[in-house]
Amino acid sequence: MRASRILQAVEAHAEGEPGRVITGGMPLLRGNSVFEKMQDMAANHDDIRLSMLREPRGNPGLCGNAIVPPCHPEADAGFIIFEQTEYPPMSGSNTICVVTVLLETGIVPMTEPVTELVLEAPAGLIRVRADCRDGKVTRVAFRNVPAFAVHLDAQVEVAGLGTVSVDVAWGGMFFVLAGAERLGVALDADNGAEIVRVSEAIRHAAAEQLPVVHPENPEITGPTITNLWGAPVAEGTHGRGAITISTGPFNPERPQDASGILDRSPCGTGTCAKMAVLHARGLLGIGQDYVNAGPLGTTFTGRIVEETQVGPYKAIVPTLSGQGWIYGLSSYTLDPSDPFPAGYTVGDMW
Ligand SMILES: O=C(O)[C@H]1NCC[C@@H]1O
Repeated sequence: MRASRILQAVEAHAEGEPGRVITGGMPLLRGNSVFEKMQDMAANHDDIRLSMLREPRGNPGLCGNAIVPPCHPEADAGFIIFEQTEYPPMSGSNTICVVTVLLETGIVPMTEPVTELVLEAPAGLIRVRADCRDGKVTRVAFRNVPAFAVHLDAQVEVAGLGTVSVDVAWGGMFFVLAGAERLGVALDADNGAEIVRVSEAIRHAAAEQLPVVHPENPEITGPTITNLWGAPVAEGTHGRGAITISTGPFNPERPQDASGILDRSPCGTGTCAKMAVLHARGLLGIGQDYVNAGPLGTTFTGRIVEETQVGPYKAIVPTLSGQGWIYGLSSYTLDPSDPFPAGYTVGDMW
């Protein structure tokens, strides 16, 4: 065997959403913050993201994370999140996978019954409280970056759908949100293909007609991801959502070919964006739990702990909690003669 690269990874999922965590073998990344290290990875080592997420080492449903040394003096670890078409500044399911891996593999020491740690995500510092029992992380709760709504009930013209009323909000990523019932789209997991087609058309239209920029970091733009939400169906929940993650470019000439994948979890950043919209409409207050269900029926619990301001926007500080599970340990090699060092995609499943 020959290997010009060997990456060690711990395979984990958070409430169903897979988040591969690279724990060893990353090149040294340059930067004075994890955001800058993320930019260095995007500019100079994007082949690592592509090779981890695409075939033959990955699949369309996979997200990834690279553990990196933090730059902020308060942080215990840094992590760069990478997904099929972007490097999200923050991610709920990935944070839960990273915390589970850091503590269950001993990279950060675990203290039972509660371990507190600080992570540096590209979006900023994330304070984490992990419940731990018998060496297992049984719940991860974190204080997210402030979430805010930028547009409420904005109208976009969407190819094939006509005028659609949407909200645009930041919850660590910029989401375009739309009510599934008004669109006549069933939010069931087995309707995933239709959810993806409709969501990708809405995302494309919103990115063109309602472009947004984070007031504190002009390099963060959107919307890049879609949240089709619906009324709760399970007891003890307050809402449900189907989040579509793009897996390729959208061609408005051929909307039927849109490629994307449903977040298998209720999406942490999508839940926080939804909470920001509800709060802006006066429908969710400080201290109230918001239990959001995803396509598998699993839940994340959000709660608004504070109100704040981000640039011109009224914002909330949300906490989010859920659980992660490790399901494998892997080493990924790259033979220098491999014709596909960045992996590949084929149109039958991408
Ligand atoms: O939970 C989240 O926030 C994420 N899950 C995959 C897509 C988002 O990054």
